[in-house]
Amino acid sequence: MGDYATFAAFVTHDDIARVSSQTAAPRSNSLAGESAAMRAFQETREHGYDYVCVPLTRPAWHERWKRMCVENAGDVDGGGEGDRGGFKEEEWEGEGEREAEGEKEKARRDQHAAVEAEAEMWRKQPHFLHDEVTMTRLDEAEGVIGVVSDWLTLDSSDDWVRHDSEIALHQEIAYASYLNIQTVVLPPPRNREHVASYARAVNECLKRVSYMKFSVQLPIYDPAAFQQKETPRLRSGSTVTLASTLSETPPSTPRLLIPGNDFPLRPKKTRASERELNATWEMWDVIRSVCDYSPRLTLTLDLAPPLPLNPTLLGRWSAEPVQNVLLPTSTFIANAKGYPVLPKGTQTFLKDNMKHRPTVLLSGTKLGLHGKGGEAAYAQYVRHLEKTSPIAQASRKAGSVENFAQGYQDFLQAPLQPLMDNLQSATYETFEQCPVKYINYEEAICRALLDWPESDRIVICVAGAGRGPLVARSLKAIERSRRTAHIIAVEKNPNAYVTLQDRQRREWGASVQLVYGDMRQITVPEQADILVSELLGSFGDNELSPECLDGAMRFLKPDGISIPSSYTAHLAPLSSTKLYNEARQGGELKSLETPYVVMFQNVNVLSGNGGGLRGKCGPAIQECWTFEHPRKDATLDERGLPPTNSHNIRAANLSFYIPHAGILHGLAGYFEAVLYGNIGLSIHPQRKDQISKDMLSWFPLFFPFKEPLYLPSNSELQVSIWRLTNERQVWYEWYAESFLPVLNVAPRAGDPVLETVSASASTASFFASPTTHVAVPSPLIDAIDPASPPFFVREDEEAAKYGAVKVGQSALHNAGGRSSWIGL
Ligand SMILES: C[S@@+](CC[C@H](N)C(=O)[O-])C[C@H]1O[C@@H](n2cnc3c(N)ncnc32)[C@H](O)[C@@H]1O
Repeated sequence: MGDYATFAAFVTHDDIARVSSQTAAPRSNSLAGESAAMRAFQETREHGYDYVCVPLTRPAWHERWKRMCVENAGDVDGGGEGDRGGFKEEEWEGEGEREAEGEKEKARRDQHAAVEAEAEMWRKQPHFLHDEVTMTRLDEAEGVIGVVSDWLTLDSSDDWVRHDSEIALHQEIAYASYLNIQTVVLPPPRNREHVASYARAVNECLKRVSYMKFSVQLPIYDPAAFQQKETPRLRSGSTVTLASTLSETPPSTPRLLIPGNDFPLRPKKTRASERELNATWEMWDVIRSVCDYSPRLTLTLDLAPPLPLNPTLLGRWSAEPVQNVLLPTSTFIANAKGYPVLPKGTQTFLKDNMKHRPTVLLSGTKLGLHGKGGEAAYAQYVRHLEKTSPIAQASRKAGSVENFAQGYQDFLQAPLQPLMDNLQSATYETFEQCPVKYINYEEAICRALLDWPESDRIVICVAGAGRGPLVARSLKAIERSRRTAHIIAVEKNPNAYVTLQDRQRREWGASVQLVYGDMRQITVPEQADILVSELLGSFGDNELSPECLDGAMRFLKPDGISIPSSYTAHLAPLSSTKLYNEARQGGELKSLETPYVVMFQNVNVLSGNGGGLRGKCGPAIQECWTFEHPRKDATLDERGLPPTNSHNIRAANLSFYIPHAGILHGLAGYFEAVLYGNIGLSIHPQRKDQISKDMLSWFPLFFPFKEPLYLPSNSELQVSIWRLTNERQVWYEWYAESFLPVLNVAPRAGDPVLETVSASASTASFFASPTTHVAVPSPLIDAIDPASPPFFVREDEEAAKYGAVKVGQSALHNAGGRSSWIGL
């Protein structure tokens, strides 16, 4: 359990200078002894910080770079068009003056050439001078998070600035690597148009330094950042290194603090549009995609902008690799007593993101912006948020899933195959730790017994008894219901069967009869009134409960009760960088076409409730299919078994509404089972707490996608999933397509016929009818949108204004069960 957050504080050049001036001895240059930087870092660590965050370079480097790469850039003639074609009439001057001008011009040209030569030398062999870097020694850099110069503009619209920024970036990274720095924070991308160039440069860094982690600083949203055309850093006299800005003004994203910069410390608006909120995330998506989802590429989320309270909009960051959160003290507000606290939206977001185990980067703690609490108050307050975060509270609670499953979060496990394999005793023991499942089973059996007509001999058959917990619960239910009943326990695992024999001798006696063998083949001494089984997987049917119970139904009287009586598989589209990276780790197709059992943590369900713009989508989490027992439509052979497994194939075609842009990395699979009456089991995220709160037995299933699929805001996702079978195996195949609703354009008179009968036009003209809202079946409409039933009532005229264009699709996954299947 322990702490979720680690802490780092920014140390500025001013901090180092202050420490240096306090000590007379100029030891900072010596290789032995403590330097001023080390003492400044040590002083910070003594306030309880795990790391210090330090700018790699000093203002002198920025000055040199500007002189070489910006101020000397441009036309060597130093002027506009007019200078090039000789002198104009009105510029005629005397001979002497002309000569003096010529001298000046020559000197200027020589100076330009000299600086250009210096710049070319630097481009050829980039290197720092001593006073241009913050740290010079290996021991200074221990426990340091390096901050790359904020003024580097890797996505500048100016080709040369971009080019020279990239050289300077590699120079800084090479130097950080020389000092063995493990993590560097990169300046935020600022220009959507050229973000691919930024991404390419970062990818190059990842290739060049194979151990280092690169963390892209990014505001959650920043409307103003996208209005900025070119960087104000080019103005002379602006000093924009992180350290200098931190020492002068309340620190925030360094970009927001550039003196003379046009954009404000905080955006004025407190509400941002969907487009604005998407913008920074979209840039991140470009960067990590170009960098091929490198696990060494992470995010430093800048929480300076005021955050909206809408959690669904911010949920997307849950699916991203947030390594650091940046909290400038200027983000804090004072509470009634004058202590620093965070605004509500930021509090909620930070608490939710404790699950990432972030490093909280605090800047400006020494500035004394808040009346009370001093320097330590900020970290203390964040610790308080950590303790009251949902993840910390849940993991402290004994018996909660989070407490039980420490260390299993986002860990991909192959689902069990209890039919093909014989489970180990330790695996049964883990199952048996979940009280909720067994309590609900006991309750269901008890109610079924009470509902069963009085008889002096009721037979309960436990099919797949394992080590016997459901036998024990059946005995308790018999006792509670005061019925007379006898139990038959069937098990095919020869090893677990020994445990059953042991328990029968020691605990159960003659009230329990044991039968060894596969329920699909054996016979039992007598038919049962109640058949109890637990052969369920995370997706309901994925451990072949339907196939096993087909065999066991022979043991059940025609009017007998099956517990469970049904189970339903559910699906939702999921985004998770972590899970995607885990699934493709092996580098084989197989691993990206296998469903996994996972306790989800850093994930985001992309779908929303509501029908979407066209009113055609279902809820956020949707039902795929259901299996019922006993089967109502059974065709059986002379042995009482189904002749084929065809009746157990299933298919679902689901339409999800995607309110906010996101990346689809896979599908989340859940199940819900009806045991008896209204007693059930559920891992459906929105229903589990009402049905089987704190049940530990099942984590959800994750169906990965081979390639991430971008889903725009307000789009629709159609997911197709199949349960398929042959004589030996059962497997799933899955596939997805995405559509973007577009406003229909009403056909104009005289438009060519082919255009006017397009699906959208015909839909529009039909729904525009003022007299009826019932659609006539149209092969065209149905062909375009297979999710629509041929007849439906459209209540929302708004929705009818939309058609849809296809924007993407996935591959068909696990075709023919080539990568994953469950053996019969
Ligand atoms: C998920 S475990 C449940 C065990 C136990 N009932 C419990 O709830 O802890 C399923 C059990 O069913 C057994 N099983 C699976 N398929 C079977 C089959 N076709 N015939 C007999 N037993 C089977 C497995 O060996 C395993 O012991």
